[in-house]
Amino acid sequence: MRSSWADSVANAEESAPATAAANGSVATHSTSRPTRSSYVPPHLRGRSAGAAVEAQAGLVAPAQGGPLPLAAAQPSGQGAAVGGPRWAGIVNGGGGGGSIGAPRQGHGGGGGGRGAWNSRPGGWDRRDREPDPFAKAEAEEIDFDGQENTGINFDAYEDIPVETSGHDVPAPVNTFAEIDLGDALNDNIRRCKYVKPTPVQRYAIPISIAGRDLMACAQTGSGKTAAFCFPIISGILKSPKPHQRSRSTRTACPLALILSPTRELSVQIHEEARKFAYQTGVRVVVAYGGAPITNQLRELERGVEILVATPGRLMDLLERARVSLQMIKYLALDEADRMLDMGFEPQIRKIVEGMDMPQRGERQTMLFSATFPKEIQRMAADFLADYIFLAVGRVGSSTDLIVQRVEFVLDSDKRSYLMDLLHAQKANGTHGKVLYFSGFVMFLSRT
Ligand SMILES: Nc1ncnc2c1ncn2[C@@H]1O[C@H](COP(=O)(O)OP(=O)(O)OP(=O)(O)O)[C@@H](O)[C@H]1O
Repeated sequence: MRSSWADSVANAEESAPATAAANGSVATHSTSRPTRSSYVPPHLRGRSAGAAVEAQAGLVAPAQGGPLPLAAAQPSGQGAAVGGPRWAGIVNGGGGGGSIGAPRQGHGGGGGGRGAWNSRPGGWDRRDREPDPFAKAEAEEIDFDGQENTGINFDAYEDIPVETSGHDVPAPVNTFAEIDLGDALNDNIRRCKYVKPTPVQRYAIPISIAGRDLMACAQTGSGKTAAFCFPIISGILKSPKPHQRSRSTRTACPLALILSPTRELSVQIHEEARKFAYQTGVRVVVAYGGAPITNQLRELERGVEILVATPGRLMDLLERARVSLQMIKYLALDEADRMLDMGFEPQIRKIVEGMDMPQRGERQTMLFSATFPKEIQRMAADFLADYIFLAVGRVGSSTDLIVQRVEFVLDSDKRSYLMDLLHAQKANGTHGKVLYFSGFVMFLSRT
């Protein structure tokens, strides 16, 4: 179960090392690799030998190196004064100026979007058979005092500084009502009990609704899922239903692709996205490795507008020609730095640049990452067009909430010194986390 962004803020002394550990570990990836080394998918046949061979190429790269300062990759020379390794907290600085741009071309019309998207050809209304994704939560929920239970500490909102760079940055919003997301999506936001957008949502949603590409640095649990799902669902609902251009009925042609590093994260995103898209007619399907592909193929055959996938399983589906990316209008990459840490860069590049996905500029791309190392900067430069950079929290070595003290102690005194610190801390009623290092003890405590 993920915790909210505000929980992380409130528990900053716990979240920093936890986040670092999560990001730093080279996780075992459960996604199965494509096994058809000699198979050339139909849509690649006839292309240059290089492209076809590349499509079959090995998919695992070594773990990526350390991060670089941000400034180098800022769009339009707008250097952000943040740099350094991992998220640890909060940035100074204000929000973006400017106004919300015009709606994305080709996405006009429509408010609620309940018309074109809630039924399939042949009269079968998807809503008839759609399981209620809220049912479990509603059954378990005991609302003692009638208050909204969002799990978010709204008091911490004002303490989360945000930086944006790029030109014509749409103004952030303070409420979901300020954005025209459509009735159906607004209903689901209410059912999710999201009262107020989180900082990343305040900025990212207007940026994406305006049709701009986005590079967002935000922590885990900051509400990224809604930040990229709301604009995608809203955009799909507002656009005319496209004519299916699949080569065969067995090839699924999603309109949006959300790439995520692991099966667990994909499942979580899928569950959230299903809630947001409930009864809109927008179907969300998930595909990940380490599980039988048959069920996933069946789900894809039933239709898909939003595909949530891990890179390995998606490559497999593409090579089998069971998915085509030719209709993709929205591409979101979640936890991109983690995907690179896990060696997915060749697969991601193949998916984004080497298959049939529309070019950057023709699709809308949102790249989310907790850190902004040079590999992510390169990816942003390659995948995004005229993008806006958004940083929620500070990329740096420590947060404003943490005091660092370094005490040099003899090896033989370390234990007793540490015990003294812990007792003193207990007596003072303060909370803290103690980190051991060779030769000295480092004591971190909250201010
Ligand atoms: N505006 C909001 N109001 C109330 N709760 C919210 C809001 N946005 C997100 N949440 C909840 O906060 C939790 C964390 O959000 P979410 O899962 O989107 O974070 P995330 O940044 O995507 O994390 P991860 O990196 O793990 O995917 C979820 O339980 C989500 O339902």
